Amino acid sequence: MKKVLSIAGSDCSGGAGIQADLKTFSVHGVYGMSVIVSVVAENTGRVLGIQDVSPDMIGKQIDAVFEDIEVDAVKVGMLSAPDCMEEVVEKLKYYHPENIVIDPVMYAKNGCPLMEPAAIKTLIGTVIPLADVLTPNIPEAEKITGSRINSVEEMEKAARAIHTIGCKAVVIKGGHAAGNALDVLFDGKEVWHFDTARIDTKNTHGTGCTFSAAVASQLARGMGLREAVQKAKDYVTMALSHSLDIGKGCGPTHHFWHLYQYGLREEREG
Ligand SMILES: Nc1ncnc2c1ncn2[C@@H]1O[C@H](COP(=O)(O)OP(=O)(O)OP(=O)(O)O)[C@@H](O)[C@H]1O
Ligand SMILES: Cc1ncc(CO)c(N)n1
Repeated sequence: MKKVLSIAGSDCSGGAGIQADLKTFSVHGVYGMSVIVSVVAENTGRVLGIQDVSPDMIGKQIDAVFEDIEVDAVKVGMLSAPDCMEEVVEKLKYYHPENIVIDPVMYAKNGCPLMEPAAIKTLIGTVIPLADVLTPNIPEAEKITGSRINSVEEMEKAARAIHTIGCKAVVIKGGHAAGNALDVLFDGKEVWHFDTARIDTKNTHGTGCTFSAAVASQLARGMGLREAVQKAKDYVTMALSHSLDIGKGCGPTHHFWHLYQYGLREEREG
């Protein structure tokens, strides 16, 4: 069985972060593991508090996994502060696993910040160059490039600009744009589009985590990059089209392992 590690924050309400990653890994038939970088007291509507795990303890969790278990892919999510980032980077350079997917999480869906603004320098200087695939949403890509994104052409331009920072591939997710939900992949050579109709729902908590965890799972299973992104897009579309009206704010994506396995996407379950 392929083994995939999530290094990310914990969402106690279960919709995003480590919890979304582990649900996604299970559906993809890979063995999921987790290193908790921050404990986030959050729900579908707001963030009540963030407590970072100490860099020493982050490092020990990563050592505990890698000294014992072969890792086929790593998904990195929320890293709130420069010292957390530096610890994760040092360990990933030491163990240099294959298939590193980095989701440069900056805000929750409700707009609450999950990364200290001053950490952007460390993110760009040390974290991004480690990524085999970087998956920013539009506001994150704007922060990284310092330029506004108002069109698909500007998404393509931003993907090329972010690639020059040193990551091998970039997917800019279009969940925050108007119109279709169109994601743009730049693999260092060519630009590819992944387009679906926009699903009309407020229940979009955890879509980005779900997407990047699905990409990591597919890469671990040996899929090529373009196909892995297409399959992850199919998966998040399905998880969103069945998203749950749980909580008072943006409800979470739903992980239907049996529907995915058998391809019965039209079937609904309460
Ligand atoms: N309303 C929607 N309908 C269809 N697809 C969507 C919708 N919203 C987002 N997506 C898709 O979900 C994936 C995640 O995109 P998004 O831009 O929402 O990420 P994100 O902002 O990082 O998510 P989050 O912060 O909630 O984890 C992308 O593939 C995007 O196209
Ligand atoms: C812990 C965590 N990671 C990522 C996100 C982004 O959705 C979130 N809301 N919470």
